[in-house]
Amino acid sequence: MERKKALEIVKEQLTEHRYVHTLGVMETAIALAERYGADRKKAEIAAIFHDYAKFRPKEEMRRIVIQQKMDETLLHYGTELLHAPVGAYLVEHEVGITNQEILSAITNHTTGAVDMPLLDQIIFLADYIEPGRNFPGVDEVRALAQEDLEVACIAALRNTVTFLMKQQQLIFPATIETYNHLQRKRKNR
Ligand SMILES: Nc1ncnc2c1ncn2[C@@H]1O[C@H](COP(=O)(O)OP(=O)(O)O)[C@@H](O)[C@H]1O
Repeated sequence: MERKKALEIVKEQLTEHRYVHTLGVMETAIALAERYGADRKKAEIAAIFHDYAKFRPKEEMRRIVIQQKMDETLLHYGTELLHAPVGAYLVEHEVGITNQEILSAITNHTTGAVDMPLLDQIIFLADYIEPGRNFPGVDEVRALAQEDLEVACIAALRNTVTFLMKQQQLIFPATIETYNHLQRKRKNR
């Protein structure tokens, strides 16, 4: 799909602020794809659609998780996580994107997942470091992203878990499992 067409489709689903974030994720994901040898076009399309379901009604998202037999434990960690896997489902069924690598990257962009392929890591990280993000620690992760994709993902996962802990929020375990997995891989390098 052409970039212009994809952006037109997603713009209708998002607020202006979220659309600007999406453009930042797109630029960042393309740069990371070039840096780490991933498919530029798949990175572009996955980034454009990563937040497709962000503003869908919570009830619709819950219903899709149940009807499509997605991991129902997601429902016990608040509604913020649902837009990622539900987004992948809607992008497939409403927009007609069937590429599994793109759909996987959209599915895993918020929580991460153990054994994330290259494209998943790129979208996960691009969402975290795009130019519009300005939370504490993001510059360190931006610098790491130039050097080592997995080390940068580890830092982003660590920051997210630390942030959620400080806020006394629930933590969906896949994020910690992803952190452990990448950290173990790194130590064994
Ligand atoms: N493992 C987790 N458990 C619970 N909440 C999480 C987890 N991982 C990320 N979040 C939260 O989900 C929210 C959405 O994050 P994210 O998908 O990165 O943003 P966006 O989709 O808006 O670009 C954030 O508030 C983040 O802290």
